[in-house]
Amino acid sequence: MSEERTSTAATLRRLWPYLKPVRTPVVLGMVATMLAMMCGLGIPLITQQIVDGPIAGRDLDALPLLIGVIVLLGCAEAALFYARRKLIAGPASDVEARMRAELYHHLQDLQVAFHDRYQSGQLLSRGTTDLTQVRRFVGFAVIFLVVNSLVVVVGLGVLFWLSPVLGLIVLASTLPLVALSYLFESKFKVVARRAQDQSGDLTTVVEESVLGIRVLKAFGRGPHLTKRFLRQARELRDTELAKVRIFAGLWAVLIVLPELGIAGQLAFGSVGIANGTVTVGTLVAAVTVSAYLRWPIDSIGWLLAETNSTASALERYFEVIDAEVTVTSPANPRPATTPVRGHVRFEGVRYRHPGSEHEVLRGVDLDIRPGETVALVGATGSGKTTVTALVPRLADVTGGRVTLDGVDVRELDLEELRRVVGTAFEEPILFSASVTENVALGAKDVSEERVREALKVARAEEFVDALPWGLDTRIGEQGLSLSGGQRQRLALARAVVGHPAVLVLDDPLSALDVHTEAEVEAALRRVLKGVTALVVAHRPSTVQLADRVAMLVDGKIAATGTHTQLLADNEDYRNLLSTMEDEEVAA
Ligand SMILES: Nc1ncnc2c1ncn2[C@@H]1O[C@H](COP(=O)(O)OP(=O)(O)OP(=O)(O)O)[C@@H](O)[C@H]1O
Repeated sequence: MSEERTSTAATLRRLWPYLKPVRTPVVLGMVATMLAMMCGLGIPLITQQIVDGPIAGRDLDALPLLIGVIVLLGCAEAALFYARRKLIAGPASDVEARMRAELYHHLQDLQVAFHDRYQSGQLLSRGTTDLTQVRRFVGFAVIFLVVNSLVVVVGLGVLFWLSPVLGLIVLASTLPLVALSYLFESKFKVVARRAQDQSGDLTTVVEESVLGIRVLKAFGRGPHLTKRFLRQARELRDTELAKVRIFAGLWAVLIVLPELGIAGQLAFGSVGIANGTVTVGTLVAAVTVSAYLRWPIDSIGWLLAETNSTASALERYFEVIDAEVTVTSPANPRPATTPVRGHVRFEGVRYRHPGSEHEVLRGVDLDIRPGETVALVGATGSGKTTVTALVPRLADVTGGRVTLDGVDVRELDLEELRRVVGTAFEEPILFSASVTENVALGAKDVSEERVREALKVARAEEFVDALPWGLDTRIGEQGLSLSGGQRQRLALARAVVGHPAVLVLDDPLSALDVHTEAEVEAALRRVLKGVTALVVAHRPSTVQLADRVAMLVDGKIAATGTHTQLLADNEDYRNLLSTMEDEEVAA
């Protein structure tokens, strides 16, 4: 239990660097809240003066002044609470925005292998729900946790000053709460974390079903996924109910103890009045102070729950922030040759996915000469995509090296490397943006002319011009839907827009129909002439584009040669090609 406690405190402490820049308004907000609560606490003391003075003595001369003080205290209390909101709202949102920005930047820096491991819904909920929880904590919970604890201490002090016996009664009814809160915190923390994780899982299901709506509809699997969604939603509901049950237990005690305290005060106070040891004003003031302390005492359980939920939210946030970026630019990068010749070599390259026992690549040797196009073929799952990922360092080799003009790609500046190497993936991803923005993603600061030129190369200019707003047409999610071939051509335009010296393409023809394929193929031939290219080939037509073919078998390059040579000499190649042809026909 103590370990959990330390970890809650330690996690919350990590919030400090984000709070530091806004500490002044936060502290001022805390002071304003404290003063507001003190004003409220002052009112029962004036009530005591009124009961024991003007009321008991039936002399109303002092009444206007005392009533005036009560009105003043009430107004000051309201003004100070207003000031708290004004002071805190901005800084709390600032903390949330800064943390969200840091998370986004870090997610951009993290290697693809990290993203493979995390469900996108989990990352989404960390960047949204969890950080909203942090904002609520900074703007409200942390302030009232400090202020209300102080108010309880001051209130108890006032009660002792009014009457030690009455003070003792309230203290006795408050102390068990401390022990109870201690127990509550450790129980609640576990359930709070579970609820946040389940909420992330649920976000993933919603996200995946929206993105995969076509597949679900086509296969009639909507009801199946709905069942899964409902099961997970029920699990989350059960966890939320478990939270409520734990909280309800604490809440019941929080309600009953102060009531018992007030009952005790009334009993002992009435006896005191009869004995003449307590005045009526003192009893009225003590009961009013105790009633005033109800919210600070009651709120402590809820505030502890908020604190625990925040600690869990922070824990989830820091899990991502603490993930190490392993693919980074070297401290002292070596300059690339100018101009880049584009000589790419794989030297004994090995690769194992993080956390996997199995080595996908087990000593790949491949020399791609400047200006040459090499098609990479191999069975499904043989590691072709993995080979291409190693050139722009979407992943780093786990053995051997990949060189560009004789320099290990890991020794080059990462940004420069990715400028030199253009990439297009088998699945052409488009973003919710205009055609220009989507293509311009391929390089920094490209002009509209360059975008047009790239579209021309990818034979996409014609269909883009026919779009309702031409280059400005919004495409991607929530935009105009494009055909597979059109998307593939835009992805190609994106790959070539920066005039890269090396192109790495994961079968750009796989989504194209025969007519479009011929068009893109012709365009590709032109593009490939000036550059070094490694093209994964899933179909024989892609192979025809290459000067040479390399065959990947069992994590190694088993054979290289021209398509004609391999077709004549290599039986495995012939078999592979006929499988590719069969798959193409089946597709
Ligand atoms: N994140 C991962 N963790 C563990 N193994 C992985 C991961 N990603 C891919 N693999 C495995 O690595 C192997 C190589 O995958 P890769 O996508 O490179 O093959 P490929 O030859 O491009 O396949 P295809 O022709 O079907 O596109 C496969 O067996 C795959 O299951």
